[in-house]
Amino acid sequence: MIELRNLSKKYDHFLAVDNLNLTIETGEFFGLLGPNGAGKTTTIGMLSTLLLPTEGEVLIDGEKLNRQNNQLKRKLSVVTQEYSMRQDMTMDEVMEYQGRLYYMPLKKIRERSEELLEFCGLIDFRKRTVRKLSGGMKRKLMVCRALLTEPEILLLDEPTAGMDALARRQMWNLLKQLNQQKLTILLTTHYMEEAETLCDRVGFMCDGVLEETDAPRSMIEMLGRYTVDEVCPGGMKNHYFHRKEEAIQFLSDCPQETSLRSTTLEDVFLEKVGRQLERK
Ligand SMILES: Nc1ncnc2c1ncn2[C@@H]1O[C@H](COP(=O)(O)OP(=O)(O)OP(=O)(O)O)[C@@H](O)[C@H]1O
Repeated sequence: MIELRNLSKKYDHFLAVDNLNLTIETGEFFGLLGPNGAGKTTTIGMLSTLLLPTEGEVLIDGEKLNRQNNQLKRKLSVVTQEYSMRQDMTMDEVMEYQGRLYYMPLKKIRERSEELLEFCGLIDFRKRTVRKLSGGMKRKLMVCRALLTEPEILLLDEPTAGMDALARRQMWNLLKQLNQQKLTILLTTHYMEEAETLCDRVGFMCDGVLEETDAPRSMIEMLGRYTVDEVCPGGMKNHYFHRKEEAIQFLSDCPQETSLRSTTLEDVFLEKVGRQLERK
């Protein structure tokens, strides 16, 4: 279990994360969503101990996380936004280098690397250098590398940023399978469909403040399962309904061009966070 208690981070006088309180249960898949600059990466940074909180604390299974507690730190692995691998190393070398950093026996490194590269569909490319990998392959390799030390918690900062639709789906499948094997996952993303598909629960973050957390389905139900998009002179207007009959009634009464569809997490996000940003 991950507990963030009154967690804040200031960069000089700028408050990037403001009194964050959040509990993520063991085995949960949690998505942290928010616009650019909301404080998501800073939060991941504090969880991975790359950044020190200005105030508050992180507890892992009830134990306080700090840079000195190596045993506790090993429960966590992070996949950062930036590709952080030597370009001239092959996949095998990247994995071996990581294992050696953690003093793993070579036999264990080889066995586990093979298993992970196979699992991620990378085994045929194991002798290829990082320089020659596609963006999607690099991200998958970073996931493999993060899993080498058998962490219980995986922190992923925008794992599918810049990926094409197919590579993204492959990554989703991979993350789903890992979560099914009881890995706790905290992910940040700008892709609402990704969060809706993968996450048990999501949290909306804006200006360093965690506004709301709930299951995507519950958030959608709260707003209304059915959306009517109305084409207005000034742009598109959305209307939300709990009952399909009400939506159809609205649709047939409306003189403008309209269409009916299911409400998505993106609608919820735009209603809650988008409105706040518009008011600024
Ligand atoms: N090292 C730093 N020094 C000063 N300000 C920083 C630093 N790192 C981040 N910030 C600021 O803190 C705020 C939060 O940044 P952060 O990277 O955590 O946001 P984010 O939600 O991950 O954004 P994005 O979705 O664009 O990655 C931003 O205003 C950013 O400019």
